[in-house]
Amino acid sequence: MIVANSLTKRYPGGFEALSGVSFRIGAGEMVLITGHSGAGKTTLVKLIASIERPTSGSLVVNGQNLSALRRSAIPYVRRHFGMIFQDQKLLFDRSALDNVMLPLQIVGLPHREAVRRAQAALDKVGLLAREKANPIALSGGEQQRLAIARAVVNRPTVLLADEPTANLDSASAQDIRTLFADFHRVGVTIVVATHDQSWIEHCQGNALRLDHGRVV
Ligand SMILES: Nc1ncnc2c1ncn2[C@@H]1O[C@H](COP(=O)(O)OP(=O)(O)OP(=O)(O)O)[C@@H](O)[C@H]1O
Repeated sequence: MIVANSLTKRYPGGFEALSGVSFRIGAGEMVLITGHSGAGKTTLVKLIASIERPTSGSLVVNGQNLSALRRSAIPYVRRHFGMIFQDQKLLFDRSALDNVMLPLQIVGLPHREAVRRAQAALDKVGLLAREKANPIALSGGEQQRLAIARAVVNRPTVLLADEPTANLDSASAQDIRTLFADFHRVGVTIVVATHDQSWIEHCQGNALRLDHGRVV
């Protein structure tokens, strides 16, 4: 469950990217954050991911108030999140499998179990046959699917994504939308910032539209 109350984010320099934003996203819901360029979509996803901190207001995720969290507690909270950002930060000097194993190594999973889980995640996104490939050898859509495998390999309760279908052809974008629908079906809470019109038209009302930093 994600509950925001009067959430405001002012960046250094004074620009207010979000103003008094309130909403409630239930556990297992899938919500698209929509709105014009500069509306505050990325900022909102970054606040939920604890990458940025709110200037005021409260943001409670899975019962924890992120605005009151000590900085040292943030990495532990983030372990419950899977994150897919525009700049995917894939490691181009490692194989696809190594990229997906990384989050599991950080939490200290034994090597053999990490390989098994990472291969299962690659299989889920249709990339198991490419496990040894370097990400540079993958297409844009495949790189995005690799980023999704890495985001879900820790079995997060919340999946956050910023424009995951941007810069993809329509078939690759559809693959990504289908993957998110699959994760939604198994109970993952999903929050996606997107401009993708076909996604917005088919999301059956679960959209949170921002306009100049306010919910409309
Ligand atoms: N680090 C920052 N410092 C100052 N201003 C920022 C910063 N990050 C974002 N902004 C400003 O906050 C506003 C909202 O930005 P944000 O990236 O959240 O919008 P967006 O809806 O995701 O836009 P887009 O669809 O173009 O990605 C913009 O006017 C942007 O210039």
